[in-house]
Amino acid sequence: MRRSIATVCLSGTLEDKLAAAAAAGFDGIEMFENDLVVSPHAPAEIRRRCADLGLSIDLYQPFRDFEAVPPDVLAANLRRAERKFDVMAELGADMMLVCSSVSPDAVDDDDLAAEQLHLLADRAAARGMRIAYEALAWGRFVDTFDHSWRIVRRGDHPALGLCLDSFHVLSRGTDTAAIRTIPGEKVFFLQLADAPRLHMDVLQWSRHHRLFPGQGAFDLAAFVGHVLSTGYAGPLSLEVFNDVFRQSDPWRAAVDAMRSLLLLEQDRLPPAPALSGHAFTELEVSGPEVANALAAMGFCHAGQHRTKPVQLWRQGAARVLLNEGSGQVSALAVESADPERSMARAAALHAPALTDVSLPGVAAPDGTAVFFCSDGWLEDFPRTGEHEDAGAGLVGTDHVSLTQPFDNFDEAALFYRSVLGLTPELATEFAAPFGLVRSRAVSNVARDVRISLDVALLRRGEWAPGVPEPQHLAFATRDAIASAKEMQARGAPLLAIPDNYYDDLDSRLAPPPDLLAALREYSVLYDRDEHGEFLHFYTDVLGSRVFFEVVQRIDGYAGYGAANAPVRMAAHRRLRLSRG
Ligand SMILES: O=C(O)c1ccc(O)c(O)c1
Ligand SMILES: [Mg+2]
Repeated sequence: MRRSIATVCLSGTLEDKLAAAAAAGFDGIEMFENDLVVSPHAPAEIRRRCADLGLSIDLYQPFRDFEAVPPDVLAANLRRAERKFDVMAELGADMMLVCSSVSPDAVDDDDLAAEQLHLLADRAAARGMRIAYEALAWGRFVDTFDHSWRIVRRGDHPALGLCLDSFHVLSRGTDTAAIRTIPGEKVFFLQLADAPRLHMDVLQWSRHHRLFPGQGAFDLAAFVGHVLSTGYAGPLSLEVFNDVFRQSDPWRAAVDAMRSLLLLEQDRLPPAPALSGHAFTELEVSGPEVANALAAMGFCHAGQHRTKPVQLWRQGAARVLLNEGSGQVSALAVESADPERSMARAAALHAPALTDVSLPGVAAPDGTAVFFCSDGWLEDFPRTGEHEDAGAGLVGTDHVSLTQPFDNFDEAALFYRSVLGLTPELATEFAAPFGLVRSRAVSNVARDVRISLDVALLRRGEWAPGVPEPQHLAFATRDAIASAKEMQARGAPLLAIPDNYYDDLDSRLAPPPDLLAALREYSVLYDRDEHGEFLHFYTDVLGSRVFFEVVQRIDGYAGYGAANAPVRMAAHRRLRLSRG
């Protein structure tokens, strides 16, 4: 299907928006009136510019407060419409979006609305144009798609049809299956937006919090399925009002937008090959602090890269590469059943391929390299001969947790999910010492690849944000208390948890007294969900932003211990202060 994007989705001047939309591969745009009004270019020039870029102008919008008004207002509205038809003729746009009225002049009279829209459609038809009527979720009298459909049916004009906007429909929670009964030739236009589930005024929700499909909580696939079942053959067009996107680099936002449509039409994407675990995670470190910590956690420096100054540390199936650098997670690598096909899918999703690297990989929006490995990669790391002892019980990597810059969170979540073929888990929010944090994880079906993304709910403040965008690597153990005990004995820099936490834990979850005593003694945290239990502990922050976690999942505990994250953050902060 053709893919379009409303100019309101993107930041910048109209020239910026058009160039960015074209560069990302869109076929058309919805011309948002304000973007035209502020432009120094005549509509005919814009038409040529769009043609040069290979963009059609699929919709002119929005035309507001037209229908169900007294005769004098109607006359003025028709005059206004004719002026807009003039502009559309110059632009080469043949469809006008009319939003359901919010005007105090309007009256609650469907017959009158239908009659006046019929009149408008007649004027449009005389100029070879059409009217797409859209129910705004906050329309004064018409605020549901079925109500707009009743009026369009009653208006009964071949140049009058519906604009269906997923936000207005899905935000109301109406039964969307009824869309299937609308004849396809009456669905003139389809606008797509996702959004998080928020309980707030619907206009504010729509104007500030829309997201690209796949970034929010709406079931866009089902919605689009209903609309396509009518026979609708127009474009899939994104209309996303979002405070962050409105000030983001439009070229980057347009790629994010395109990726959302590609994922929505995923039947046409190369399928994601099965993943089977984290192959390794690479850290850039300066100095011996991280290596010393890994040794004390029971890891062994087992291999050394043939040509590069990269060390392989391992314990069980937990593998960490250490490289020289600035103290961050530089790469995560997953085992793919077919790395070449993983790369083909990534390319189809506009993920930038990495060059100058020995493994197939792409760059994620946060700059992390993502590699697709098959069995052979370990051959690049001849054994050092260092003795691998019994270790401290770590068996593998549970998850990689990457705090995202505020402006990239939704983009990053969509990237990791779509490129790796992972499924998003429920988002959680918690109150942390330096502000509210939102956390969202993506994982594969087998749950042996998990990536957890965190973000501050507001742009991070300037003051003492404990750690700059912290990142951590969580290893799996089958016995967290035993692992903690062993690591403590080996002198690992484990994070001490205050007594207050254990007193509160006792009151909330009442773990058996001997378990509580052991948790307290070894600074192990505890959580429980409807599936099972979770025991986990942390190291100190090593360098500027990276630390390790050890987790034990019992009986399919599905979360990440978010309730305990604020305790960890405060403890990290305390340590940093004490070190000065
Ligand atoms: O927020 C608005 O006013 C607005 C305008 C046009 C649309 O298509 C829409 O969905 C919302
Ligand atoms: Mg809309």
